[in-house]
Amino acid sequence: MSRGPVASALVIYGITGDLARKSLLPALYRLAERGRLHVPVIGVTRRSWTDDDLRAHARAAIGDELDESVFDRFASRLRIVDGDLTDPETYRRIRDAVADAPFVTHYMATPPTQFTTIADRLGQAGLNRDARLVVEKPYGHDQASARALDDDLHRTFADDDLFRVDHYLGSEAVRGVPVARFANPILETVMNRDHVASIQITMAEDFDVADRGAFYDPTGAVRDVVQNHLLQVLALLTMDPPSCRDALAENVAKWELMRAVRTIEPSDLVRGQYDGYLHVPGVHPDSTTETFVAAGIWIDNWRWKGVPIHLRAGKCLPVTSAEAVVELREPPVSLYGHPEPNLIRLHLPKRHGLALDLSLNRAEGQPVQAAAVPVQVPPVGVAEPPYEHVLEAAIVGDAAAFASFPFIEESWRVVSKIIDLDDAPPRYIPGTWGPGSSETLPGPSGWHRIAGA
Ligand SMILES: NC(=O)C1=CN([C@@H]2O[C@H](COP(=O)(O)OP(=O)(O)OC[C@H]3O[C@@H](n4cnc5c(N)ncnc54)[C@H](OP(=O)(O)O)[C@@H]3O)[C@@H](O)[C@H]2O)C=CC1
Ligand SMILES: O=C1O[C@H](COP(=O)(O)O)[C@@H](O)[C@H](O)[C@H]1O
Repeated sequence: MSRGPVASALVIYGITGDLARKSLLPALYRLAERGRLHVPVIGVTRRSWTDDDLRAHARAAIGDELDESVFDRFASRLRIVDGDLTDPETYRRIRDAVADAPFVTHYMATPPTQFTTIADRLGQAGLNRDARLVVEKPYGHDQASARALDDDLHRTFADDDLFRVDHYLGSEAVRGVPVARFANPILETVMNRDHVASIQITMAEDFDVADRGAFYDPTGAVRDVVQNHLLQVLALLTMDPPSCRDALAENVAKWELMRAVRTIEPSDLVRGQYDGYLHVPGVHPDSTTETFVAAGIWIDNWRWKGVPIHLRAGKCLPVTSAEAVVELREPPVSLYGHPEPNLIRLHLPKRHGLALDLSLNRAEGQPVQAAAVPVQVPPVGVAEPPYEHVLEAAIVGDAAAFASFPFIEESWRVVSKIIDLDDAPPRYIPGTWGPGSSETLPGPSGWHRIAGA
């Protein structure tokens, strides 16, 4: 595995924000619980907080699961640096706070409007030396802005020191997709156009936009989860085997795959907006933002040419569940009736593991008759929440847990024709699978039922 230098301090910009409260602080606590947090964690805020304010904030963020002795250990690592992110003086204080650290990880969990400013100020303070910069999503809002952001950040950080977060890549289930494929010839030998009839990938959430209206409305489902999380899953599921086991090889394999993905046409798309979305605080009253999207995708390469692939994602759907379903072709001759298709189901983040729908003899007596039987392959052990892996990888320098810029650039190209549509999407009732027109997008038999639905 390729590793960069291990950091001896972690600085988090945006420590008072929603992401830090919901994901970063709880994940850091759990790392401390398992004895895997060995660095000081320095939060930056302009709220005039003390170290104790940060510790109280962290305690509230961790919630009821907290063990006092673990928390004491964790809290002793927390420090605050006060100051506005635009003010050079703030970075002098950060420099003092990390003076003893030979290598530092800077983690930007702020609104993206601050990313370039922070990187530039780090450079002016010399804090870009012996350091890496971790950048939260979204990485741009289209291909041009992603390129501009990348150019901006490269003014102060070399590419090896720029880690672009896609927390799906921190998920054990998602990281398990290439393992399931390339460690099991029984699966990998059928993963091509000769054997696969279709692929469907669903990321369903049964909750609404909640208090994130101001973020979500200029974003929408395609930018929020398709351009990043779902295209990463698609790439891991369909790429050729990497030439070796390191971040560069896997990134090259995913990038090659993404280059073969056709730009999605609006005619291959169904958008939807849940009833009630327009009343969410922060959402424009005439918003045409999609909260649901289903899209047809084609990969024009040797392995996948002609195999229909469909993705869908949305808020206010019937379940919270994510799954990739690979449907195999029918046997060439139907000796035992017309069995249900064989399915390979890869459960994603919230329920990792693998299931196969096989056709076995279920008839009582004669004649023998094939019928679909689900075969569950449960996950080994308990999955860590993705941000534990993201943060640990950010500290120890494991680039494999992050998105490469060439992949991001291609993925923005893939969605480029479907991100700025201003026609009003059809409404759907919360708790349903989006607008009715999405049901037959994959064809007359529709979408496979996914786990949990
Ligand atoms: N929230 C989520 O669920 C997810 C968020 N993300 C990404 O994480 C990042 C952060 O999102 P989120 O936490 O929701 O954002 P919030 O708006 O909740 O928090 C932003 C933080 O940035 C800080 N900040 C902004 N401007 C300044 C400034 N001039 N000086 C100092 N601090 C500043 C604020 O600190 P203060 O006011 O204390 O100074 C605040 O803590 C974004 O890139 C987002 O896309 C990614 C996945 C999920
Ligand atoms: O990046 C995002 O991801 C979450 C879903 O990730 P999960 O790990 O919580 O399943 C999604 O809800 C959010 O809208 C999006 O910004």
